[in-house]
Amino acid sequence: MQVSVVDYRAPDAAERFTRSLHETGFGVLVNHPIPQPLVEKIYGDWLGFFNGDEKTGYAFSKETQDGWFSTEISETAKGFTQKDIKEYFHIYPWGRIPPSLKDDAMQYYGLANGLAAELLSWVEKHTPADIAKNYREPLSHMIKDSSQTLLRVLRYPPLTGQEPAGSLRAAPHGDINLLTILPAANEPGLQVQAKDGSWVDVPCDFGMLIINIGDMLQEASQGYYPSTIHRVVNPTGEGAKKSRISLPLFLHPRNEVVLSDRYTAHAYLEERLRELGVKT
Ligand SMILES: O=C(O)CCC(=O)C(=O)O
Ligand SMILES: [Fe+2]
Repeated sequence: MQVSVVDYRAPDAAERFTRSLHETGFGVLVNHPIPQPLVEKIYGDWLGFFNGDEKTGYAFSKETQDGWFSTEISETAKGFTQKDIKEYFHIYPWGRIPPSLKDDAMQYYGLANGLAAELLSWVEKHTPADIAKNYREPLSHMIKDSSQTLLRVLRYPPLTGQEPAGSLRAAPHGDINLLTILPAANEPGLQVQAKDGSWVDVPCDFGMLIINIGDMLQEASQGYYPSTIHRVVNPTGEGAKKSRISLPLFLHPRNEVVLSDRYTAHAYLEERLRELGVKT
């Protein structure tokens, strides 16, 4: 299994990129329009936020799902019993956020959301007609005026050696949403699962942008675009002393969007959040 690295500005970028998404659930872009200095500034500022005390004033709301999720209440991946070794903050345009971090985060949210919409239109255009005829509305429509798209700032703390045996920074999981856009993190560790069960490193040179299919798009495309299982492994040696910061944007449809005969987007999300243990 090979996740392709595609030049966003190449004439055949859409074709090559969507082929990688179809074959592996993942694609990696270089020469993309997300400014790396903005990403690096956000990584640095949020590392300071996670290292400080201000976060305790932003404890997440079970109802609205915005705010800070501590390592104690962090997700337990579907089918697993141990919590991930991570803390994170959920940013929505309507949600709570420390004022000093807001401008950069919202600038990034706007840029990443715009690029995600363009990439979703590539996906739509390159869906075979017999699959596309079952989309209940054009994919690009599904995200119009959505208030559900979510920017997550993740911090994986340095390892202490006291972690429960077998626990991971992020246990194997599929994302819930349509598409995820993820700038390469400041440290390695992201892996995808190949069809034979083996784990493959995702190309992650600093500056690359990683995109993957989520379960909702897998559902809407009847599996043509697969939501591939991925995980973040624990570092060893010097890497274990460092925090890892990452910044996925989860592109979500409007609540009332019908994904398939089985699910609306809202029903799907509620079911999955309960399984993750972050909603009752
Ligand atoms: O931190 C990463 O590189 C991946 C994070 C991830 O897969 C997630 O939060 O869903
Ligand atoms: Fe993920």
